[in-house]
Amino acid sequence: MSSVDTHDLRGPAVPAPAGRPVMRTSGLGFAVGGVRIVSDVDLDVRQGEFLAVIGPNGAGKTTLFNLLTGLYRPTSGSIELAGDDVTRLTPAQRARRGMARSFQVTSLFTHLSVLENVRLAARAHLGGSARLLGRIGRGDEAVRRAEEALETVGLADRATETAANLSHGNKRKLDLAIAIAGEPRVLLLDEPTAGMGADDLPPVIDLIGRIHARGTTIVMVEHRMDLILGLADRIAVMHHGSLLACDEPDTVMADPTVQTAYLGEPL
Ligand SMILES: Nc1ncnc2c1ncn2[C@@H]1O[C@H](COP(=O)(O)OP(=O)(O)OP(=O)(O)O)[C@@H](O)[C@H]1O
Repeated sequence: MSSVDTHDLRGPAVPAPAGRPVMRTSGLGFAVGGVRIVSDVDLDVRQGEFLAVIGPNGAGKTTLFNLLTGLYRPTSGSIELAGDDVTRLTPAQRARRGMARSFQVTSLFTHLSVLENVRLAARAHLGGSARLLGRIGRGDEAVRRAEEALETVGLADRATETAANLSHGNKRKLDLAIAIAGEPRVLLLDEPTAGMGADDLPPVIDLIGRIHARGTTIVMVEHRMDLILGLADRIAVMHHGSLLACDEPDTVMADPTVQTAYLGEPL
């Protein structure tokens, strides 16, 4: 635990973005038993950007992520998605409004084919019922989206395989394809490389970069600064539950308050 006092470190308010915010938090906070885990976070996510949320161990990154996706109910403040207040909405309701989160391999229909898994997600977002499988038609928009998503994640050649047969790594890719097939307003990723060996990191980082390059707005929580340099348009730094800085990577890296917050941690 760092002995640095958060209030000494907090810089000026995060400047309003020039682009249209796709997601915005105002005074967002979360407390448990009177202990504040996340305090007063004002964050704008711009259309099409890659925003990385970093911070040392215990900074509140995962808690912030859970607040954004709806797993936790904030004890103060609000969250907007495309201008609508979603603070009280469940994760499923937020998902329907275009907030996707990924690396939840458990949500796969393992008995269905890879393509069917993605097609159902695309169809659900297009307004069809995910329960009515129907026939796969060539002109079907859901199929088009599914195939494009599988192409993006590198699973196009596995489309007809049963999802259960995929390796764990490929199930993660399938899960990402499901997330992007719905063409989300924003894709939230919580430490997507956690638990991976060094050899597995470059392809995953490359894949996330490709998803961003196709126009998807991404918010990625990550402990390691080195993994997000080269990907992130802006970096938000959490420390002791507060937002310490939010700016372009060069500015954040040069910020002495950020350097101090990471004292003893690799930047
Ligand atoms: N439900 C909870 N009840 C009590 N304390 C909590 C709860 N959730 C998180 N905390 C504490 O709040 C702090 C922030 O936790 P959080 O997991 O959000 O940090 P983090 O930045 O994601 O850390 P890491 O990089 O280690 O995963 C930690 O000290 C954690 O122990």
